Amino acid sequence: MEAQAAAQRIAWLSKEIERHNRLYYEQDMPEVTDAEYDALFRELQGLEKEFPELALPDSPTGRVGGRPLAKFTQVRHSMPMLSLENAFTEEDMVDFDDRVKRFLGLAADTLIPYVCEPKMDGVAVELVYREGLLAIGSTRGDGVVGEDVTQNLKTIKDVPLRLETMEPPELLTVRGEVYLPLAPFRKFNQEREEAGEAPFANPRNAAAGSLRQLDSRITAKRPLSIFCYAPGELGGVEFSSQSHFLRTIPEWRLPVNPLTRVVNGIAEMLAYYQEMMEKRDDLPYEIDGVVVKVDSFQMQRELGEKSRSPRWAIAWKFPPRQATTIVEKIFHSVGRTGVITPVAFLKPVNVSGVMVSRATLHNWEELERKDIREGDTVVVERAGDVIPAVVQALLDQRPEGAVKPQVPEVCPVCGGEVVRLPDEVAVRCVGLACPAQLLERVKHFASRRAMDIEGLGDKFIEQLLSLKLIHDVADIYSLKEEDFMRFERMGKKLAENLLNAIQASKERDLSRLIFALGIRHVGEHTAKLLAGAFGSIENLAQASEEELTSIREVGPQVATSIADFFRNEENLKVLDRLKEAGVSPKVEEKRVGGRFTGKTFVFTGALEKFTRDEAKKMVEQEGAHAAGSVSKKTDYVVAGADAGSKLEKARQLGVRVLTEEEFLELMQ
Ligand SMILES: NC(=O)c1ccc[n+]([C@@H]2O[C@H](COP(=O)([O-])OP(=O)(O)OC[C@H]3O[C@@H](n4cnc5c(N)ncnc54)[C@H](O)[C@@H]3O)[C@@H](O)[C@H]2O)c1
Ligand SMILES: [Zn+2]
Repeated sequence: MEAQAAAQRIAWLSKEIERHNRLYYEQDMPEVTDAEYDALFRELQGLEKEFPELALPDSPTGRVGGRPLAKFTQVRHSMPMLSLENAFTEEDMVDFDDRVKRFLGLAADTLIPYVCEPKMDGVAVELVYREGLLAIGSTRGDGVVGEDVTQNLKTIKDVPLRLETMEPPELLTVRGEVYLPLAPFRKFNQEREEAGEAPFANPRNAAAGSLRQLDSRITAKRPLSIFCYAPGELGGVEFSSQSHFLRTIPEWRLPVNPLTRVVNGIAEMLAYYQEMMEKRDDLPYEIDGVVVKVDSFQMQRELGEKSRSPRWAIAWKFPPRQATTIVEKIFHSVGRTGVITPVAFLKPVNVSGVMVSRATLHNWEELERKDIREGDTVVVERAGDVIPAVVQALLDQRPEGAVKPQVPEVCPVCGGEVVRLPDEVAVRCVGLACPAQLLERVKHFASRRAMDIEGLGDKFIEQLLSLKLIHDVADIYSLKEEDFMRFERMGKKLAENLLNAIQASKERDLSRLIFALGIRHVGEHTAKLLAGAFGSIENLAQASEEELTSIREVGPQVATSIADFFRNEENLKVLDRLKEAGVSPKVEEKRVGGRFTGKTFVFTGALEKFTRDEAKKMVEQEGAHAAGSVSKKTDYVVAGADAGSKLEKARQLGVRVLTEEEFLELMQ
């Protein structure tokens, strides 16, 4: 490559790597797999070696991690926390071993004692114990300054708050890797996908995202673990070697990976790597390679550090679990909560021991970005996730005429119109009667905080569905005793109780019914606001997005979601049938009497006695709501000075018009 081309490529690679660093370290949402990132990184390192004068002074190859996020208190590490040099081949490892010996002036046939450790795919942290008590815990950050996550680390049950020893050292700093085991990682991702959120690409990003929460209660819900692997600054204690360190700290209850082992020389090191490769798929956590460290701390000191990594250690990465195959078809799968996910049917291919015939494309945004089409030859990868993913399409192998897949317009299961909320990557079906969602919808509808149908728990609901006794939530109200008698272990008394509970639920508050419909973004609180403002399901169903957003606390996203829900014709049918069945919710008494429950006010012109926000608050306290435009449904128009078209329209429609004074009187 010529110098000019090299300079251009170096600039592009540096920028691209920086961008991926931000996505990965700051947002925990990488766009490319580690293997793809490593390829860019290696290419940049290679060019910088060939053209040292062209390397940018702040090149990412000389730096560690990403900036600590400003939302956390910053912690300065007393000794920098470095990254590791990567090796990808046996040859790289032989080079490493040779370099160590040369640097130390040892004969080429010396067998150096190394410590081999699994490379945990997690997030690096530092724990500082003073007089045996956990004083501070932080993330690596950019290696010099990290984020204070002490409270969050304290929620991890493997992190001792106090060292288990009668005579703790004055100061013990340890570094380790916080990780999320695979089982909870998969469960967590599944929950995210069902909620319409992008899943984490790997357990490492999930661990980092979980650890870097401002609310430690969220961290506490994620079963994170830790393995410790290196000392930091010490006081009143010394270790002669890595193995000495790793032997000692478990006695104080600091966890060390039991697969850690001391080996002598390159041959044993290679054997260790092979062994871990074989174990890899059976471990309950993800490892992405092995880390090899010179055991003796004396030797480590002699070898010293480079700007980004120590000379005495190396991370030997496992090859990515990838294979190439053909996308035969792209189809849409509807999840339990209505999220429609694009999935690729593949020509079956063996990906490091596992036959793969389908792979997730995660969501439409990602599918569009990666531009994957039916007929494409693609790279699939099994990462920490069980569900393989399509990494990229090989564009030079794209068959002629391959067309871009289209976002479906209707739900492939129920045929209902598909919606996509602003700021969400997920495309979803909002059908109350969509078979793919029925189980979740009925469970939610009957739950304690919704319609509270006592006794109608998950087990019974599952039977109702499998016996095809209900097809939507309205069907619950036409169930008869003989229907329940078909259940396993059902008695007359129990069936009677269930029917009574169903009957009783007909008179729940309106806010509970609104909540029970399971409209996205409408939780209990919003349901209460809506019930207060609209007074009936019919009014709510007819409300425009503008009217909806005029309610305090209802933003455009919530408004769109509500409007989308009521646009669905099947949903309106179900609502009609609920009404026919006698579900007649009570409207809660409003706090301050609620004299104007369900009424609509419109404010127009220049208001002098109060602001629009204040006016809105006043009417909402009375159970009414403020709308932005005048219609037949408007009850009052309050007109200030220079009121224009809205006032005119009010007069045309015969809506009552109030001055500011009259309005205040009314509110008294
Ligand atoms: N996909 C992306 O967009 C993207 C972006 C940035 C980084 N990355 C990934 O991150 C890597 C660079 O990150 P990095 O600087 O953390 O380096 P690294 O993950 O390659 O190695 C250093 C880290 O390994 C971890 N580690 C795990 N087990 C260890 C052990 N037993 N002993 C010592 N350390 C251990 C520590 O956290 C340490 O900081 C890249 O190679 C790539 O895989 C990916
Ligand atoms: Zn559907």
